[in-house]
Amino acid sequence: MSFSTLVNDLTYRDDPRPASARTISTATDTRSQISRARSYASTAATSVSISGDISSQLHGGYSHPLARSWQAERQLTKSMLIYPLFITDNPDESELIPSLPGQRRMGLNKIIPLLQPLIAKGLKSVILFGVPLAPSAKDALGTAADDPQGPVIAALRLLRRAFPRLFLVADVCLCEYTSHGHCGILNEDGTLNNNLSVDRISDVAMAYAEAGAHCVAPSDMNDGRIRAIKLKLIEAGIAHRVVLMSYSAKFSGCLYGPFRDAAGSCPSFGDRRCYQLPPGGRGLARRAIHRDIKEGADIIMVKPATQYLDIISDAKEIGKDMPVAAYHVSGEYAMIHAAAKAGVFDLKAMAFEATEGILRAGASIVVSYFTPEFLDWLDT
Ligand SMILES: NCc1[nH]cc(CCC(=O)O)c1CC(=O)O
Ligand SMILES: [Zn+2]
Ligand SMILES: [Zn+2]
Repeated sequence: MSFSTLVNDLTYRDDPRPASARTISTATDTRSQISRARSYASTAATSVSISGDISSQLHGGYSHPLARSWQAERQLTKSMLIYPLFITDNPDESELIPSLPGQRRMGLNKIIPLLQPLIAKGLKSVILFGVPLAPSAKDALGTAADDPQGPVIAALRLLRRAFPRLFLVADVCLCEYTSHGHCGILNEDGTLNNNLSVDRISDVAMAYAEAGAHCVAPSDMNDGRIRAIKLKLIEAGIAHRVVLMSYSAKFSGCLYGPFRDAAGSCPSFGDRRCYQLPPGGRGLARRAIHRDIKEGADIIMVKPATQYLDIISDAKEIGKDMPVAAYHVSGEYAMIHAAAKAGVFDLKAMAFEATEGILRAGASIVVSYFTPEFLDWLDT
């Protein structure tokens, strides 16, 4: 490789700015810079003595793209990705979600045509969220969550038949189905009734597992739900074929906004700060992770991802014998899209940088709205 192709490499190939923001120097510019550098080199004394300490020399180890890829403990692969799908109860619906660029709310009849090409490109797993559009579908108990005719159960049955090898995760929560939009059943004072909620959530998880989910993922945050779900799975004799993925460390904050738009699951009063974790609560997250492992979780999830890389790293340390998942959530995805659109950086470069950071922190599973793009990007 000549000096000038090396310079070209450094200048252009890894430039994370969008093409519009790059000032591409002309060949003459580059040539004159190189010749000035050469004449400087001929006069300057070398600063490295061959017999001295040479541990200062790192660049050689990652000068080639392949050698750069070897620096990472975990490389992003297609099998690490889980793609979120929003399934409505109107079978022919296919509506773009304005705050989640490129993502859709879909009815049953639209799922297969959407997934077919993605599976051909190597999609391995999806996570399903139900979005009941009919106002009559919501009540205080979230009855529609396990309606056998409801969107999630119908989609699980359909997908098991259509794509037998696709790994199906069902998010388990009540907020999409409750009239008040909270993630459980409420007491009269508006607080969560933990016992009733755990009982209801574990029934919903069972209904999804029986409808064909390979994995159930409770995102409600009620205390003790992992144990309750595990016990019901054991009792029903299906614990051996269902993965229990706990949203153990799920923090409250403003990064779920686009998701709540998409799923229509915004609380009608109050917020989720009494059941989702406070952003500063690292110790609390560690306790929740320890607890969920003891209660029978098979996979620990951290959510959101980029703002909580220390928690991902804690989860990997605490659960060193189990897979750690991270949810790169709707707000993180929307921020990257907005910044790329404003010319701050290139979308693809940022999507990789964020995801590689999540893997470096300790995750080996990433729930990502970028999944369809990664299926293309990982091929090139
Ligand atoms: N319990 C519902 C749920 N399940 C997954 C997400 C967030 C996903 C995202 O923002 O992409 C939420 C939102 C919330 O808790 O308000
Ligand atoms: Zn949920
Ligand atoms: Zn919820």
